[in-house]
Amino acid sequence: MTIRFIAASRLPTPWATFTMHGFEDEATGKDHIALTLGDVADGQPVLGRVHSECLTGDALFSMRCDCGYQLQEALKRIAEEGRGVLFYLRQEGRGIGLLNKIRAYHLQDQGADTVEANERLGFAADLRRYDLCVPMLEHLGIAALRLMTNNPRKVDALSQAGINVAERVPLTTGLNPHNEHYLSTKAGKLGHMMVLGDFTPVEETSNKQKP
Ligand SMILES: Nc1nc2c(ncn2[C@@H]2O[C@H](COP(=O)(O)OP(=O)(O)OP(=O)(O)O)[C@@H](O)[C@H]2O)c(=O)[nH]1
Ligand SMILES: [Zn+2]
Repeated sequence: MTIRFIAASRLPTPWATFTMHGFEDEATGKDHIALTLGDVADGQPVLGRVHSECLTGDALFSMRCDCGYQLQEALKRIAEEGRGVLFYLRQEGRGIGLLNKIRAYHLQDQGADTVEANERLGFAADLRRYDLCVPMLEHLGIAALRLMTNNPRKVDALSQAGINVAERVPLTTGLNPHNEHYLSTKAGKLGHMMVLGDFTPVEETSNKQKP
């Protein structure tokens, strides 16, 4: 594994002031980040989120997916607990990259679902790797995670990479008219452990005319 710690700093957010740890993946040239709060190296399982980059959802307020909502909710829950970790992994578009994700969105605009769109572009449905968390967890001294996710394949992949996932904590937030079909496809085809009835819906503010 070629993940190298580079530097750490404070990161004030609306929910808490986290410590931001920056890592470099020498093999891919990607930068990854871990935000921590409290003492995460005390040996007790740590409330955690392993979040894959979604520029559109995390930074541009996209309602096509649930990523931005999950990111905010995870940070809020860690802040409420006073202790936790969020990994922000630069594997945009389930690993196909931003521009291919836009190509996939174009196909979805024409009726494909999120899995079919990836496949039509010649990609598997999900190309992400989670073993890159191992050196970051070791660096931070984290022994075990209480992982906020609905994705059982993420739990399996982390466990297979040798990470102790002590518990899965559901993270069902962000349901809206633009991502309802996407979330159904995740549950139906990608195996996410969630039903739409469990979700906290979000209100649209100024986009009511254009579903
Ligand atoms: N290729 C592709 N990637 C997408 C699409 N929508 C979101 N993503 C990416 O999917 C990743 C998030 O995956 P999700 O399946 O929502 O979440 P997860 O992390 O696997 O599961 P949770 O832990 O339950 O959130 C991010 O990298 C997004 O950029 C899409 O339609 N196509
Ligand atoms: Zn997203």
